[in-house]
Parts: sequence; structure tokens; C-alpha cells
Amino acid sequence: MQPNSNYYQIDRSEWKTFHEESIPLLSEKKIESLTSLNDKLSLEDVRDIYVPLVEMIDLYQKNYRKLRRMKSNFLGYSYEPAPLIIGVTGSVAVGKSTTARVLQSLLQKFYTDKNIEMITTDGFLYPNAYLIEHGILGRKGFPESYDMERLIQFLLDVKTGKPNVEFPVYSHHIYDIVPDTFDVVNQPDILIVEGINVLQLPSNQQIYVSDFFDFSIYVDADVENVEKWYLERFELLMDLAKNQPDNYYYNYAIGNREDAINMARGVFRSVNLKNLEEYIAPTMTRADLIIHKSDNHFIDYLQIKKY
Ligand SMILES: Nc1ncnc2c1ncn2[C@@H]1O[C@H](COP(=O)(O)OP(=O)(O)O)[C@@H](O)[C@H]1O
Ligand SMILES: CC(C)(COP(=O)(O)O)[C@@H](O)C(=O)NCCC(=O)O
Repeated sequence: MQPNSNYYQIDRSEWKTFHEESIPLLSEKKIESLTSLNDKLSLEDVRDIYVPLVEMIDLYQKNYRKLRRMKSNFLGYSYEPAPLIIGVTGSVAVGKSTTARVLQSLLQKFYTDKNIEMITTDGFLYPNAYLIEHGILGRKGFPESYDMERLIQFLLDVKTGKPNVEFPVYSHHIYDIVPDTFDVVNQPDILIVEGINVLQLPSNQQIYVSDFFDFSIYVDADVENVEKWYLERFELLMDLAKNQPDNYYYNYAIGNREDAINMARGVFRSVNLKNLEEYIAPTMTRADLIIHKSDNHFIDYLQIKKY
């Protein structure tokens, strides 16, 4: 990021000191219970990074509701609550879903009386059969592989307060959309939407996915680290598939390990890296907050949009 860019750069050592006086501190008990639920997460990360982040989101949340109330009064409409929507994006395997899950759990502990939900846009990928039929299986994750109209309709339904809004489910284990399976989002107070495509511009829709966002986060890391984390996840998925012949990773799991890893490295470079460079990284400067991860997923600095 250039020094004259539109972001304040804040080192971890400074970020961790931020605290809004009017907000009661999250108890140590709540913080500790979160790390025991998520073995990937260190207590330091929750304390240093996520607690200040939740407090900052609380400022957005309060302001959002206040503005909506005042606007309704001004226009003479009755006030209708609408969820605050937070977008989380970044490369494949940078740690978006881990970040989104931690944020969801911590927000839920912070707002005990509110409903905090999370979805991933993987569910809006077209099924493999469709991608094959259109000759774009090798473009999975690129803009044309998503049903963006359906995603926008979903967000519209949630934002306008519809109950039990259904969305399709993607499974990394079968490497496809799970047939005839849906999850629901039911009138959340806060919805986190995680995916590589959430800050991208629409191809032919009038509305951007990001038009629905009240706060957005881009998770950033050097490509060498992202490739390493992608390969580590690939090995983990292979290990889990060892005794599951129906699993997409089964054939890799029972075959030559080095060949499988080399294949995955090739896929990362020819598909996911290309996607990152062409379509994902260019959306970074649309985010309100950039979280930078260094070796071993250590968050070393954050950047907050100035204007
Ligand atoms: N903070 C973290 N500490 C350790 N491992 C992590 C952390 N965040 C993510 N990972 C690991 O990195 C890999 C990619 O993370 P994931 O959340 O699946 O990425 P994405 O959703 O961006 O594809 C996974 O194997 C995950 O377990
Ligand atoms: C489903 C995805 C597009 C989304 O990735 P995610 O952010 O969930 O890791 C990606 O995991 C993927 O399958 N990419 C296509 C190339 C590949 O890695 O097989």
C-alpha cells in the first residue's frame, strides 16, 4: 500500500490498545471459551485483534440503526429494522471463512440478545454439472462461475427482513453443490457474508453485492503464504478422505502423495492465483478494513479506510 493511500496503517501493537470507553469489556471467560471452540485461534489473536474489531463494528452497528431511525422519521415512514451486513473477502485459502466464523462467534458473545448469522458465497457457485456443460469447470471461483443474480436476490430478501431465507450449500468434500440441500438465514441482526467475490463489480446486474454491505473486510497475505495454506488445507482434506470412497479427495488420498500435492500446486497457480490477480486483489481498496496476515497466520497490521 502506498503511503499516500486512503488507509491508516495500524500495527498490531497499537491496534490491540484500542478500546471504546462506553463499551463494557468482554469478559476473559467469554474470550477463553471462544478459543476452546476454535483450535486454529490463539487467545492473543482474540484479545489483540478481534476484541477491538468487535468494538469498532459496534460503532458501525449503533450508527447504522440510529441513521435508519432518523431517516424514517424524516421521511415519515415507519421504522423497519434491517440487519447490518458485513462482507469478508480475500484470496482462496487466505483464511476468510476462519475469520468470518471467529467474528460471528465473538459478536454472538458480545451481543447476547441478538442473532448473528454467517453465510459463504460458495453456495452460489453453479453446480459442477452446469460448469461442465458450459465448459467452465476450470474457471470455478471466477465471476462467471457464480449465480450472482441469485446471491443479490438472497441479500435483498435478508436485508428486507424476510424470515427463513434459503440458500444452497457447497461442500469442499464433494467439491460441488450439495444436491437438494439448503440452509436458512432467519432475520439476523447481523449477517456476515464471506466469499472471494463479494466486492466485485457486477457483470450485468444493476446492483452490486457490496451495495448491501455496511462494513467490509479484505484479508490479505503474501502469495507464497496463501499457496502454502492452500496446500496445507489440501493435505488436510486428503487426510480426512482416506476412508471415504465418496469423497472427492479419496483418489488423491490413496494415491501417490507427492503427485497429488504437485497437482494441487498446479491448480493453485493456474486457477486460484490467476483469479486472485485478475479479479480478487483489485477489490482490496474497496474494503473498509484490510487485515494483513504474515507467516503462520500471524496478523501483523491492519489498515482502515480514511474516507
Ligand atoms: N488463524 C489461523 N491460524 C491457523 N490456521 C488458519 C488460520 N486461519 C485459517 N487457517 C487455515 O488456513 C486454511 C485456509 O483457511 P480458510 O478459512 O479455509 O480459508 P478461505 O475461507 O479463505 O478459503 C485452512 O486450512 C485453515 O484451517
Ligand atoms: C470453491 C472455491 C472457489 C472457493 O474457495 P474458498 O474461498 O472457500 O476457499 C475454491 O475453493 C475452489 O474450488 N477453487 C477452484 C480451484 C480449486 O482449488 O480446486
